[in-house]
Amino acid sequence: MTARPAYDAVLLAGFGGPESPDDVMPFLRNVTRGRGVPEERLVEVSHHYLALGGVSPINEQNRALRVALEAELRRRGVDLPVLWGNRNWGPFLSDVVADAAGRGLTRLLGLATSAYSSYSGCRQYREDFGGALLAGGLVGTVVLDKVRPYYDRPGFLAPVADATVEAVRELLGDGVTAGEIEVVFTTHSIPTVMADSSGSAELGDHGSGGAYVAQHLAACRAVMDRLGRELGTTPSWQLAYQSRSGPPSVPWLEPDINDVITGLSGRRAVVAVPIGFISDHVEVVWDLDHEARDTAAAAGLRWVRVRTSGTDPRFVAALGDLVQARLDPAAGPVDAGAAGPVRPDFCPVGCCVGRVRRPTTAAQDSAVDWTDLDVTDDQLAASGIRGTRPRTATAPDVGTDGDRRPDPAGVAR
Ligand SMILES: CC1=C(CCC(=O)O)c2cc3nc(cc4[nH]c(cc5[nH]c(cc1n2)c(C)c5CCC(=O)O)c(CCC(=O)O)c4C)C(CCC(=O)O)=C3C
Ligand SMILES: [Fe+2]
Repeated sequence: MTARPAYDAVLLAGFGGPESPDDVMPFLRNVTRGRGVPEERLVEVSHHYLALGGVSPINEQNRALRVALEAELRRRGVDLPVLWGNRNWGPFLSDVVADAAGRGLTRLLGLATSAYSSYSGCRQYREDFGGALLAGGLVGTVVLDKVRPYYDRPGFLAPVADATVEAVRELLGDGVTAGEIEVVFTTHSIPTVMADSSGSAELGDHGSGGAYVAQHLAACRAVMDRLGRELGTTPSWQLAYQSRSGPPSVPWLEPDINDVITGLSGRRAVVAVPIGFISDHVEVVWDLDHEARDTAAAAGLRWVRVRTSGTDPRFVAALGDLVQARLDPAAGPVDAGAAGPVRPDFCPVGCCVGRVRRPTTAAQDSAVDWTDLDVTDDQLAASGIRGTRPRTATAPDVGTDGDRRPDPAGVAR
């Protein structure tokens, strides 16, 4: 007899993007609601979307990932549907979760299309999960957990590493020497305050750059190690940032990739590696393939932009591994992989907390965030929302693998 699996469905949680020119401004307002982004920035970014026809490729990419992951799970004998919903554009997470609940799919394993820890890349997805439960009146009915940040998975890094090796090999073949190549890894800039508080104080993440920068550097090193092994030579490399937003008075992570390109000397080629993203969406095709490429051309540099993991079978398999590990806790957590420490399945207390505490799911302290809401202890317990009502902190439950499990006795006390 097989036990009932812990989840009824996987919920692929995307960023969302416009599907037509008329969607562009409403989409941008959704993304930036309450985030203090100046109107001029929205107008500027709307031009990027409109130049690409007003359609972001991100939805098509996530549809493809959904299909690939569902097929991968089925190949492994895991017959879970993979649902897809977005944070900022339809299909909205709240509608997808309500619809799933209506079909009896009440235990959902969320999987964000973001590999790293930060408010924008992890907690905001959990907040939107919480918001979906609240909007649908589903607190107490629906469980909505989340797969941990997966930046360390060899299956995420291998497609990027291979494409980087290929790019460098081609340049070497064209007579460019390793010393004339700069490998520039790039990711989304975020406010330095957001970076410094990314991850968890308990896990020792906080401080300069936080888990966000540390995880990116670990991922870059894994790629560069592979490059060194494959080619026997390592060009110099650095981590740069792109797509800065917000008012100029607020410090964001630097250096910007365009400044890096302009400041290079003694180089003939730039290999840009968008390590911070999982698909070739607008931030990649506009900010890199247009803006940074033009900067490189103006600086007289050859420019190669490496592809993201997308639906590479190794990446899809890595996501399948993460889902399977959650279905079968006896199998234990997936090993630490190529880079950095394993993140816990349930985010630690205060993980990546933003300016405002909003209800979340999938964390040790998720229920704390629900305290002021009209939700009973019984409803919280039935939700399986991990965490406790405020109470004196007890010693964290740390397993030997460093993976903190929720304390079942502490739920909704
Ligand atoms: C860390 C991070 C990721 C990676 C993690 C993840 O993937 O989630 C990411 C991804 C993405 N960001 C995207 C688009 C946008 N991001 C914006 C604004 C912002 N991003 C931020 C951070 C991140 N963003 C931040 C701190 C802001 C400022 C406002 C705020 O504090 O929240 C804005 C508003 C305009 C502007 O200000 O640029 C847009 C349009 C798209 C969709 C692309 C497409 O449509 O194909 C994707 C995948
Ligand atoms: Fe963004």
